[in-house]
Amino acid sequence: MSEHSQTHAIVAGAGPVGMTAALLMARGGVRVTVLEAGGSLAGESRASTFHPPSLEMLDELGVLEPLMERGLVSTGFQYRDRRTGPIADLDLGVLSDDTRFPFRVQLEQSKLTPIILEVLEGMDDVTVHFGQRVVRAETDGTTATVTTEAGDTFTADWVLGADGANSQVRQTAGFTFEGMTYPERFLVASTTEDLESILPGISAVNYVFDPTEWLVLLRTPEHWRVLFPTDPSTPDEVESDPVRVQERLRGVADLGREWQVLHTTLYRVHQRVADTFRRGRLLLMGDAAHINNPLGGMGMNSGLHDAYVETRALLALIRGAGTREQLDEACEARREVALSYVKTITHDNWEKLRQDDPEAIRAYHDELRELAADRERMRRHLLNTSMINSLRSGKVVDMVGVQP
Ligand SMILES: O=C(O)CCc1cccc(O)c1
Repeated sequence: MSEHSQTHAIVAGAGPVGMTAALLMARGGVRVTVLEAGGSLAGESRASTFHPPSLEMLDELGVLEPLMERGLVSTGFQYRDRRTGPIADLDLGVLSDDTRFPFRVQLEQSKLTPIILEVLEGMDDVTVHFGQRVVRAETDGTTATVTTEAGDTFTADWVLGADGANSQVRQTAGFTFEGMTYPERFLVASTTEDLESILPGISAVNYVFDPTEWLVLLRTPEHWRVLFPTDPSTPDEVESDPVRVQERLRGVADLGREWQVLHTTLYRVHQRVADTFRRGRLLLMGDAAHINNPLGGMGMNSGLHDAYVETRALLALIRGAGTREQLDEACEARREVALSYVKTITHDNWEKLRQDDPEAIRAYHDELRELAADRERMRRHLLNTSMINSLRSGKVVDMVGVQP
């Protein structure tokens, strides 16, 4: 065995970020132990969009084909006004010189993890343990150790904390997680109704502006999702009440009958970023390192990019081809993306969706129409919304209305 193949990394969390990191490390010749709290891979899925850079990374890992077979290719998206209808359709095809994948793939994140698990199961030196919730992580300079709820202890050269927003790796190892919580919770209703026939001309992804009740309408291969903001002063039970959900859906389109609703999810939304993504031999990535609002579909995607960038720097260090300083630079670059790019764009999306100043609304709609009519301006906008710029530079944010 070569020296680097003896290196051992623990990955806490078998979500899309942890599984991607595990595959990258294993492909790099590292022995990998994945510890997942659940008894199996998580079935529930918040994220449902794969942006072009994520598709490139998953292609490099050899897992894109099965993902594309299950997913829905969306070549553009639409901005709409709740009251007046379509404002602008943006065409991701303008990115054809920037990426091999000038489109989004609409697919629940829970469809990616079984694809990667199947690959990991066929690899030597990879072990995936389910029912092993990491509750403590520590590092002493030469090793990193985690303890699980079951009382087991695992020691390795490195621990990659991909254990989600409530990360115990982050919380027990002294990282901070500063930021803010939005006043309203987000309500997502998944429906089997065919929104394309209800609202002809809509895209697979639609951002619908309204000062009081903005929306996101999003198609996945199996159903549509309708995202609403909720009144901050109303209890959860009221917002989740099926009668109330029907009332809100009726406001989107009155079908003259009840909407077919599969399920609803109500959740709090935050913007938080850890103070550092590396402490000793502990690395943070994905929701364990940063959380943001879902408007723009950047959460899971930026987590996949963390996994890619951080593990490349770590593998270089393990092989003697990179330094700790370069690993720190990689982690800091990802932190900068979380702060200056993902947070900026997703927060701006929230502000634009709920804008209530008629003059600002008019000006923004005009800007979007001009953007849609000018392919070079549209390309510059889409380089940001598709997260291509986030990997070119953490500081490039050149969206309509967002100052660099
Ligand atoms: O902007 C996107 O592509 C995703 C928006 C979104 C919001 C809430 C739930 C969800 O599944 C997607």
